[in-house]
Amino acid sequence: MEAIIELKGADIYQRENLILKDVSLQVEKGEFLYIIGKVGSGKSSLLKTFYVELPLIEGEGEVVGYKLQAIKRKHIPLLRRKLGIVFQDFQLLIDRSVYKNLEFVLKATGWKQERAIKDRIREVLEIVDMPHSGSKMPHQLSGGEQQRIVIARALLNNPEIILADEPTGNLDPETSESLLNVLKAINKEGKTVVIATHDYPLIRKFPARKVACEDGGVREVGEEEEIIDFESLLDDELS
Ligand SMILES: Nc1ncnc2c1ncn2[C@@H]1O[C@H](COP(=O)(O)OP(=O)(O)OP(=O)(O)O)[C@@H](O)[C@H]1O
Repeated sequence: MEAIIELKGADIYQRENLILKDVSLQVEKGEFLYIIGKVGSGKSSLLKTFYVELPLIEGEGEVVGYKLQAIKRKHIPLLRRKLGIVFQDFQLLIDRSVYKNLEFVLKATGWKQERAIKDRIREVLEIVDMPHSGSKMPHQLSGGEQQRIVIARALLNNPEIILADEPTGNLDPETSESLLNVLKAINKEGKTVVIATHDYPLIRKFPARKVACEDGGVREVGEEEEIIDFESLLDDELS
């Protein structure tokens, strides 16, 4: 097995605040991994370390072959090109069609041939099961459909890893489930998928390896371990 993400003894800071201490984590190529944990526990910070939005100051790390400690500035875009990043709030450009959104990214990343651009856009829209959406404007799509387009956009440059930060955060359970089916299918085709989420019902439905951010660290969650969503228990209590 080959690690595609590796941290060893990493300390993760937001400014001067230590968020996660002594993190050691290995993600193998082709794995499907959940990062779980309460609000503010450091899930996003961990993902940001992978795409060097947060610098790795203490410890060692390697992502898609790039060493994170002391990574050269000019290498950061090269590393990021191997990652497809998906956030909770669908950030499509609202002034242009789905096709134009995708074309914009391809052109910005050096694609020039119209034919190749057209073919690639058709391919990624098929992968996310939205083959006829090219001419639609973002506001003509539901939240779940927009999120599929965001995933299509993340796939454009054939990244090795999909990193998703609360991708279902704004979606209802049924739409979330269909989005997870898309991510699972992408994983089945060989891409590594890492999802930060506290959508525990969804995790139960689509079981996979889990690591938890808690008490300022990251730990492996046992397969049989019951994950208890204290936040929603509290919500139930209050409602
Ligand atoms: N830009 C920042 N500057 C300083 N502190 C920050 C910054 N961003 C996040 N933090 C702090 O870092 C801690 C971890 O935040 P992070 O966003 O990684 O958590 P999270 O588990 O992803 O939470 P959520 O589920 O709300 O997204 C929090 O205490 C937060 O207040």
